[in-house]
Amino acid sequence: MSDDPLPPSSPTPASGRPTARTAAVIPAAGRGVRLGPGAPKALRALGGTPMLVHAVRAMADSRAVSLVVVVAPPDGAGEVKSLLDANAVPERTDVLVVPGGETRQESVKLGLDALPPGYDIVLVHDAARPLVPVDTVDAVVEAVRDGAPAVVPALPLADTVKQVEPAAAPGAPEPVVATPDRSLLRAVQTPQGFDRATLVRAHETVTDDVTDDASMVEQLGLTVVTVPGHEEAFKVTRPLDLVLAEAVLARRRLNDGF
Ligand SMILES: Nc1ccn([C@@H]2O[C@H](COP(=O)(O)OP(=O)(O)OP(=O)(O)O)[C@@H](O)[C@H]2O)c(=O)n1
Ligand SMILES: C[C@](O)(CO)[C@H](O)COP(=O)(O)O
Repeated sequence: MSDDPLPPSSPTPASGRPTARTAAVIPAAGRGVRLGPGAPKALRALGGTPMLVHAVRAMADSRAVSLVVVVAPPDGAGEVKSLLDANAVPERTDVLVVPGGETRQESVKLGLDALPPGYDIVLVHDAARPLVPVDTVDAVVEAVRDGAPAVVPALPLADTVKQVEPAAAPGAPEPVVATPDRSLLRAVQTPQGFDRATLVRAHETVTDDVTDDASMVEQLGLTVVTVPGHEEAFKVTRPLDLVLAEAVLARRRLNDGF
């Protein structure tokens, strides 16, 4: 929990200014092909606890978030419900589970469709980013509360990036065509935060394949803004990421004294 947490989503804040209620949608329906064979990625253990449970707790740790909608593997919603019943999340947070779709985009849309009325801010957070710190979550919510229609946590790039001509055959050399100015590029993470009406409109309007929700809002012609991301919000994608995630968790547990 942050030292100076955001006030809970509530219609009666001390300031008198209505505070929009915030829900988080967690797409968790992916298979995790790049992680290698095994259970769906969100259900794989990290420090003995499924990655999805870490991700749900990461959202629920923010006092701003009062509902979490988990988008489960299409045939695994029952299993995910039981899993979440058996693993504590703070009582002030409600949890809903719905089945997901074939793509991340479809899964997010199914999560959005299941959102009850009364939540005006929506976070979309990958189950595959189980270790995002609460301060990052709070910074995203705060920027949306301050009026941004779409907010992404972002980090500068450590590597030089090349644009290439795609290889003629797998493994063949790829001609480099450009070296973009790295200082203008950012790697973006989740949770991405949205004014709900904007995110719903984006999902109803944009039909291109995209890799994140903010790019759908960009396609509506609206401005997406960044807040500082966090190294520990990295996405568990390949086997080495799991090794790093275990190390980060072990360090946290050592620091917390258990
Ligand atoms: N049909 C899908 C595909 C992905 N996701 C979710 O989107 C997030 C980001 O996706 P990624 O890390 O690419 O996960 P996978 O699609 O599972 O990975 P891979 O491409 O290696 O199979 C994950 O939390 C994943 O569960 C989803 O809800 N529904
Ligand atoms: C949403 C995301 O995590 C932002 O970095 C990313 O775009 C997901 O991409 P993936 O292709 O599903 O790994």
